[in-house]
Amino acid sequence: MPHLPPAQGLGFRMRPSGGKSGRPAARSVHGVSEVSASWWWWSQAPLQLKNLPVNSFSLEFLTELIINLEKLENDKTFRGIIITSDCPKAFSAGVDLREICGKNPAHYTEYWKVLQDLWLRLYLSNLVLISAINGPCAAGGCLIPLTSDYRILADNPKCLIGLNETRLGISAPFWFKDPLVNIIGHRASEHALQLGLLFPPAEALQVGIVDKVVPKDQVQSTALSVMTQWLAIPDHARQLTKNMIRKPTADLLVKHRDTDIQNFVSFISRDSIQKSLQMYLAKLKQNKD
Ligand SMILES: CCCCC/C=C\CCCC/C=C/C(=O)SCCNC(=O)CCNC(=O)[C@H](O)C(C)(C)COP(=O)(O)OP(=O)(O)OC[C@H]1O[C@@H](n2cnc3c(N)ncnc32)[C@H](O)[C@@H]1OP(=O)(O)O
Repeated sequence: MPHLPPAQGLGFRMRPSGGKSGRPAARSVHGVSEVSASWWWWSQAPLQLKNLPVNSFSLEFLTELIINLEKLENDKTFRGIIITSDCPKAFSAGVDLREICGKNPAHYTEYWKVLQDLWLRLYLSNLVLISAINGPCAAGGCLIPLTSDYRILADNPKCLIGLNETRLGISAPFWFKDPLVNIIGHRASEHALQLGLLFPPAEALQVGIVDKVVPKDQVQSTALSVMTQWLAIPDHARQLTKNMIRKPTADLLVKHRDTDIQNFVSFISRDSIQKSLQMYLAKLKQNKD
């Protein structure tokens, strides 16, 4: 299992759960439940995102994330991943605005392709993916939660979640919209997407964009307990079912990838869009002071 110490700013922590050796302490009681507890415990890997300050998707961060997911996917020890943030300010702030502001079309093309790659890898992952959302996640920051199998949100008013692209003067791509529709339904998505709604925890639960809301200090333990339920299902049956349900949505992106890249590049290269993104970025910096 790769054990990657996080760098100062950028990195991922991935480790099998357990004690110092990674192995849970042996206990002699509880019979069958002891066996099954060790079995699922070993089968899941926590993946902690750390791209300070807000886990925005820089090209470098996306690339590292894809490499690490591929390693986990190929390591047959693991059957599930709990994805959480190791940045106190956010689960993820989504697309790194510096990647889509003031660069050239070749850069935008490369960036969008890598973002699509990440989406495809997550959406069609054979692993059980649980998002343990311990901070705000807006727009592209919802990419990981919306491609996960289960979402747990910390009950904190700062933990807003949603596709707020329209508020930035941009439109969410169809492959962000489709999983949202699959999760919360057509009418609720129309409403949420057009108004660029960011849901606080209680509303997020009500609309169904998350499956559970728990106090922040219980997000991880709840994720572990949910993972136990999911790992109780035989992999082959669950994977076939997941693929059957998700493939039609994923195929849309596979089929329209190039057109989607062209649309993105021409849209993002417009002067008016560049101006509004720059203003948004400047506003984010101002708000800090
Ligand atoms: C017709 C065809 C259509 C095709 C498609 C066309 C277009 C596609 C659109 C692409 C989809 C875009 C998706 C996106 O993800 S856009 C980004 C959306 N993200 C956000 O709106 C979140 C913005 N950030 C925040 O709201 C807050 O930063 C926070 C995450 C809630 C944290 O707040 P706080 O604790 O107060 O921290 P600061 O605001 O002070 O932020 C710390 C520093 O981080 C910088 N920052 C924040 N977000 C981003 C970002 N997304 N990219 C780059 N940098 C970011 C922020 O400026 C601060 O920087 P500083 O320390 O240098 O001032």
